[in-house]
Amino acid sequence: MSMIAAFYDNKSILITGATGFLGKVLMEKLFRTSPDLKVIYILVRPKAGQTLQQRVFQILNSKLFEKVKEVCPKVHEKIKPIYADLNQKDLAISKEDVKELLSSVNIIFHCAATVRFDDPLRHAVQLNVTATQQLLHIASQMTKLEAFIHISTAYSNCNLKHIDEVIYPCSVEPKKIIQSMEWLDDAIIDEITPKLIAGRPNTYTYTKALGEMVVQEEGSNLNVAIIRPSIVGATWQEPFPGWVDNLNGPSGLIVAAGKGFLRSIKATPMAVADLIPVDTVVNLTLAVGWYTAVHRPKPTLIYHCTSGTTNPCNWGKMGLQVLATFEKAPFERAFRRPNADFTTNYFTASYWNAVSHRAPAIIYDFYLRLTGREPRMTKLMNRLLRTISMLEYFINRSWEWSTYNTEMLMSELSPEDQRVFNFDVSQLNWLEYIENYVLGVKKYILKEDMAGIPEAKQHLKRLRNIHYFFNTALFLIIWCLLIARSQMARNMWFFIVSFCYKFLSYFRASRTLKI
Ligand SMILES: CCCCCCCCCCCCCCCCCCCCCC(=O)SCCNC(=O)CCNC(=O)[C@H](O)C(C)(C)COP(=O)(O)OP(=O)(O)OC[C@H]1O[C@@H](n2cnc3c(N)ncnc32)[C@H](O)[C@@H]1OP(=O)(O)O
Ligand SMILES: NC(=O)C1=CN([C@@H]2O[C@H](COP(=O)(O)OP(=O)(O)OC[C@H]3O[C@@H](n4cnc5c(N)ncnc54)[C@H](OP(=O)(O)O)[C@@H]3O)[C@@H](O)[C@H]2O)C=CC1
Repeated sequence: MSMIAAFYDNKSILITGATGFLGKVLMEKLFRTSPDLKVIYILVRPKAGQTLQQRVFQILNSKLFEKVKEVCPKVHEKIKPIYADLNQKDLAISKEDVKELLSSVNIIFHCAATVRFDDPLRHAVQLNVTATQQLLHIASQMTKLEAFIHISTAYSNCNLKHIDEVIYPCSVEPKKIIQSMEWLDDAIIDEITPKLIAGRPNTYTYTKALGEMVVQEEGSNLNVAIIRPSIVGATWQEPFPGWVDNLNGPSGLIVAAGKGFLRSIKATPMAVADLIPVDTVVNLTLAVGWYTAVHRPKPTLIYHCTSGTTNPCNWGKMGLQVLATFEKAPFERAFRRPNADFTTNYFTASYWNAVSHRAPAIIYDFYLRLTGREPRMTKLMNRLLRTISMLEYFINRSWEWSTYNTEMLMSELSPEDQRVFNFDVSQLNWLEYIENYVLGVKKYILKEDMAGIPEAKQHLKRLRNIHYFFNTALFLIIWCLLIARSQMARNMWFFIVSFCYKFLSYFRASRTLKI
């Protein structure tokens, strides 16, 4: 019997960010392994014209939850959506709902965040710092609370090369940052942002670091723990391999590469690709919830959930395996044939951007205009290149994260818990994982049917022929222009033609002799 699974039986659990990538997998695993849990409260906001109930219904009816429905048929009754908006004061939770949460919640998993790299500091502080502070304030009044688990990121201190499982203080205290956001205007905030984030590439990593400080300071009277995952990717094993449903991290780039939009990237092939499967993060999170509630470790423990120390993979290897999977199962209606050129040189990268990305987009838009359609490729390409420029920081560096606490926790688990809540990535086979990841992107993000693979392969063949035809035509045009203008080019051309002629004559003569 799993001790961790039994621990969550009969518990009331509060999850923020349950509609996100990590939150959904966390809920799924909880329901599947502890179907006798009492209730899961989730803080949700209405979105894209959907009410809270509709959002929950959509999640529960997705493929991710198929197994849950078998194990826990009453799952609909055990999930309670609570209206909340982390952008608003006191999270906009109604008084009645707060009252219910205060009297019943046993465990909190705080996953909600803005993960955008381009968020203005004010918004990122509101979501990742102020909302965390307000949630801690509510948590501190909960009478039955046993543990508060905060999800941060391994990159909260990406300004350092070696990162230990400790909190590194930021130069300005979070409280002061929160206060200053109340009276500073946007223009001034934009001006001071680069100075505040000092050494970090974006407001996301900075505000996640501030969020950790808030958890440490304001959660001192609670049982808190912080989990720092690296780049969270598709599921490795559970509930099935390759599940992914958003475009963050590598997923968006896999789409862009598979569809032939992205063919080269400024990335260091030998840099560690510190991916971590989402189900591994969830297993660690649930184990940490149990350990924090039962053992109440002091001081606050931080757990790194990374792969680079135990089982490193690099971007070069990942790129090759992604391409190999495209060969087996290409994405449908690709714009160009997939390719993955990794370059570390700024000038080579700019050259390939112009030749492989911008030029084809301009030509395609020209074709769209000629055929009376609205041009869109240049706009899409600009957006993609902007996205790439924001990810470049992470694919040209390697970090080392110590994992003492994570290893300690593993040693505390029973053999059964080590199996059910496995977070040992040394067992992960990267080639298999990446292949399943790419197939998952095809199936669950692009919603492409595997039956369409032969047609997709045919399409790629057509693209290859167009590519050869286009290159030959381009070469001939340039060459003819050169011949018209340069004596040297003309001489070279005559030399090559006469050389080919002589070679063919020799070849023909030797064949005649043989006969
Ligand atoms: C040569 C090729 C090689 C190929 C081989 C390929 C594999 C090998 C290489 C792999 C290298 C992996 C590197 C990962 C590094 C991650 C490091 C993370 C470290 C920290 C980890 C964390 O701790 S934290 C979580 C990470 N946090 C994010 O990862 C958010 C980032 N991201 C944004 O911060 C915003 O994304 C940003 C960018 C502002 C744009 O913002 P933006 O406004 O321009 O665009 P949006 O994202 O809003 O998307 C607007 C609309 O475009 C749609 N769309 C978006 N991408 C699309 C796409 N690729 N194809 C089709 N459609 C797409 C989308 O569905 C929207 O559609 P709609 O408008 O209809 O809703
Ligand atoms: N994905 C990754 O690679 C990594 C993620 N992390 C961390 O893991 C956690 C979860 O990330 P992930 O699941 O990938 O992110 P997602 O963007 O998929 O999910 C974010 C969640 O936060 C919710 N949220 C955002 N804004 C608000 C708001 N104003 N009010 C209420 N809810 C809100 C979203 O709700 P809604 O659906 O309504 O938008 C969603 O449920 C985050 O803390 C992130 O920092 C850490 C390392 C890597």
